[in-house]
Amino acid sequence: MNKIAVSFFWFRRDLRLEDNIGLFYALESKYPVIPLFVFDDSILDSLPKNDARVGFIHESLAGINQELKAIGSSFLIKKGATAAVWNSLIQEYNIQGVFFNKDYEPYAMKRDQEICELLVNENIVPFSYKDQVIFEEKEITKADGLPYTIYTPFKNKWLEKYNSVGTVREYLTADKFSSFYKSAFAFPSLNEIGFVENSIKVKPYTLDSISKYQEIRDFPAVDGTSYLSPHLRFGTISVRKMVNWAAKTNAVFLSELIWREFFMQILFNFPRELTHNFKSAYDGIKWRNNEEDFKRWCSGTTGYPMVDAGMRQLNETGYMHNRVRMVVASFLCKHLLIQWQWGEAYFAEKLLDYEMASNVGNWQWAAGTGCDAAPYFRVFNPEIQLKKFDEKGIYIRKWIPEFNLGYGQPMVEHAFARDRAIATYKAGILK
Ligand SMILES: Cc1cc2nc3c(=O)[nH]c(=O)nc-3n(C[C@H](O)[C@H](O)[C@H](O)COP(=O)(O)OP(=O)(O)OC[C@H]3O[C@@H](n4cnc5c(N)ncnc54)[C@H](O)[C@@H]3O)c2cc1C
Repeated sequence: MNKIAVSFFWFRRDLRLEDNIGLFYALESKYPVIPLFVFDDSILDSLPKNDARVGFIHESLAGINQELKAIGSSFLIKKGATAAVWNSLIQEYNIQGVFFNKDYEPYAMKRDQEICELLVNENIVPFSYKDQVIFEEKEITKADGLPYTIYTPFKNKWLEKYNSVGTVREYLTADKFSSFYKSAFAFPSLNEIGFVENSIKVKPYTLDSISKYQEIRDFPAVDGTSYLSPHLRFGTISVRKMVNWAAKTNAVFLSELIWREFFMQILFNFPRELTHNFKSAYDGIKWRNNEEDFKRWCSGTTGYPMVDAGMRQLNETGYMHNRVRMVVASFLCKHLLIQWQWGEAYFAEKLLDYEMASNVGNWQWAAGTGCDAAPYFRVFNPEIQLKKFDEKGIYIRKWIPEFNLGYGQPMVEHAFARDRAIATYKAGILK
């Protein structure tokens, strides 16, 4: 039997049809394009059955599928071990090319290398593209070619390079949709993938307040940020579009998008930081790692309203305001002397916008162990943070309904914890 000659576009962290580079080039290839998504067992097996991020992926794919159906095409959704899925697709189709956008996380890079080898062995050409970032891997380096480990010079070089281009090109695909393969593949329900709905949902992003971003972004009671993070994480919005918009609109907001790329190139160039202190001089710190203390932190019952409100916001919504993330992370590492990896893992489990590079980078920043980190002797005072950023207690009352009735005793006194943290860090930092 003659197999149909097709190309594949393999969606992963780029769940959109619009301004998607790999998809653009797939649609330009001369073969009909099958849009594919694989629910990868080796990722899904470790997640709870009601993981809200899987729900978001499913919902985003369903939205794209509607668009595809309107043009006589449909998503091919598979579930299983990625290599097994590709082996069976190779049997079924005459594959002329496989297009995808690069992913820079260690697991994804290893998986992609294995799949590329598998394809090449079958004489199928894989085509990969930079889509998730403006500048990737080693595109922004110091004069000696080494990666930057300090944010400000990285940002300056990033801006210099971006400004030399003007705006980055956006890859419009709409006029190429006739190149999608005509099909009516069955679209599985969430249950058929082995998951169930969660009441926690990703919010739509908003750019309404960005003109005042620098004035309001630090106040957790105000809706002053964009809520872009899960959309950038799963690619439901194009980073090129956002950066081009931010460059014309607000420099402070743009610099936050550059932080994202800074941490991505750090993880790419220094993958050891995923599990180890970036600064190995900090390896001698004697963490207390008290499990009961950790439980109180996780459940938002430390007695510090700002910490508790933040943890409850996270547990109830899968989101926490950035200012509060900084406070709870500092509290865990410094007040409680629990190593950053515990907090990082808890955030990874709960955050809708969990993104490995940003999470590890920011946790190491808070712990003081990171490449361009908060100094070890800077210990946020959660009470002062509350006075500065939630003076009227609007945020804390939202997440701690019992707050008015008189709030519990702090689990550890601030001045004591601060002195203990500084002494422990000092003793542990190898000279
Ligand atoms: C301990 C800790 C852990 C974090 N973990 C994550 C994570 O897993 N995933 C994640 O996307 N962000 C993480 N952040 C960064 C930041 O808190 C979130 O990106 C931000 O709160 C998301 O809300 P927003 O989209 O409304 O942000 P906005 O203020 O509107 O910022 C716009 C975008 O800029 C980027 N950005 C902003 N701040 C940072 C930052 N400090 N580092 C990297 N990128 C940034 C994000 O892509 C964000 O969506 C973490 C911060 C801390 C302190």
